[in-house]
Amino acid sequence: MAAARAVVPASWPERTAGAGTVGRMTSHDTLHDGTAFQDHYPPDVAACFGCGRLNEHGHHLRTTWDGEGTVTRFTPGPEQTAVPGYVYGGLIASVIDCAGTGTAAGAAYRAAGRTMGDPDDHEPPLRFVTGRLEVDYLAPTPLGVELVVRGHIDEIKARKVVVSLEMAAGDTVVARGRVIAVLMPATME
Ligand SMILES: CCCCC/C=C\C/C=C\C/C=C\C/C=C\CCCC(=O)SCCNC(=O)CCNC(=O)[C@H](O)C(C)(C)COP(=O)(O)OP(=O)(O)OC[C@H]1O[C@@H](n2cnc3c(N)ncnc32)[C@H](O)[C@@H]1OP(=O)(O)O
Repeated sequence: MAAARAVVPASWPERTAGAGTVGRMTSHDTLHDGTAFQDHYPPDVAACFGCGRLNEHGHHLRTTWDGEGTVTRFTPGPEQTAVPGYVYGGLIASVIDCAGTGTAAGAAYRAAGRTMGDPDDHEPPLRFVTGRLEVDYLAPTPLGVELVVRGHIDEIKARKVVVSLEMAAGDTVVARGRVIAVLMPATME
């Protein structure tokens, strides 16, 4: 079997939390037109059940910059039930997963000084998969309430981005998560 490989652009310097560069806005990194990171995913990775815009059965999760971090909003439907009245935990994990990988993609583009969707950008796209997903369920999550997930970039390295996330339902923090997003190996293409 061919060894996994992924393209790391030379323009992507390694940056880690504490180096003073993580999360800094530059003139390149904002999506001013109201689009989300997932709106710019190439078609070959736009079928994700959680966040792929091309998956007609999926959740169509969308993540945008919100200051130095990101925000993802989702209101579960009544079918996403765990015990009556409360949200299924697997869905909560899914939302944190896609909010994390989306944040990773946004952070990687920002660190490379690139803008998602830039028609003049002919570098290879930076595509991430989930290497690790951690979720702490802190409080029962009520159905019928918008869930707001805020993402924070903890670390950016050559092949991975670490993102911590917090999900709130109204004023209640219902879950915290951490995603280790790794550049997608060529074997998954
Ligand atoms: C036109 C504009 C376009 C803009 C947008 C472009 C792209 C869009 C971006 C993203 C879109 C991509 C997909 C979106 C769709 C879905 C998102 C949802 C996510 C998923 O639903 S996706 C499915 C589930 N996912 C898998 O199916 C992965 C299966 N798996 C593997 O394919 C490998 O297992 C892999 C690749 C994970 C690792 O491969 P590997 O081991 O060869 O990686 P490698 O050695 O390079 O590690 C590098 C650094 O990651 C650390 N690391 C690696 N694995 C770790 C782990 N598990 N825990 C903790 N740390 C880990 C190492 O420790 C090292 O860290 P360090 O550098 O610090 O040493």
